Amino acid sequence: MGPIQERKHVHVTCAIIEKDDLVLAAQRSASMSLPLKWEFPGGKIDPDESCEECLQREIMEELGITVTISSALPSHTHCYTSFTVTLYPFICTIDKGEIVLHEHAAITWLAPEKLCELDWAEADLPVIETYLKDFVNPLSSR
Ligand SMILES: Nc1nc2c([nH]c(=O)n2[C@@H]2O[C@H](COP(=O)(O)OP(=O)(O)OP(=O)(O)O)[C@@H](O)[C@H]2O)c(=O)[nH]1
Repeated sequence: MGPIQERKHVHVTCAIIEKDDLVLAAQRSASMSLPLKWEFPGGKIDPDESCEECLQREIMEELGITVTISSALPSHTHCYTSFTVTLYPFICTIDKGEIVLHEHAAITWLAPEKLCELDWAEADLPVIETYLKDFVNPLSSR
């Protein structure tokens, strides 16, 4: 018998980018894992890199912009069938640059309450729920 395979667990930062009361969603390309699913742009944290450094690096690589981080959402772990992901989401605004898509198939700007109409990567659903409940409509649940 071979050694027990450890399940792959990736740690990923992602940016909830806000502009004029809208939020940016990005569609994964057909050739990526989770093809054509919608996500918040971002990616895997490199060794020796902070979440914030990772976010800026990934957002520059994917969209060609820098962002200003305004708050952090709680991290969220999700088990897909073939791997586990922990998402570290940050609410951001655009700091500098014009968006150019280097990896994604498409982006769209949506009102927060319309986010749930897209076909999201499953790990993002609880993140969107927390964002809507605690950051967009914090008073409505009191
Ligand atoms: N950036 C980002 N990744 C997400 C989100 N939700 C989610 O499940 N993921 C998963 O987290 C991983 C992010 O890694 P990445 O963007 O650096 O990797 P990748 O797709 O180029 O590489 P991969 O093909 O090895 O998965 C992917 O497996 C992606 O499917 C999200 O909202 N944003």
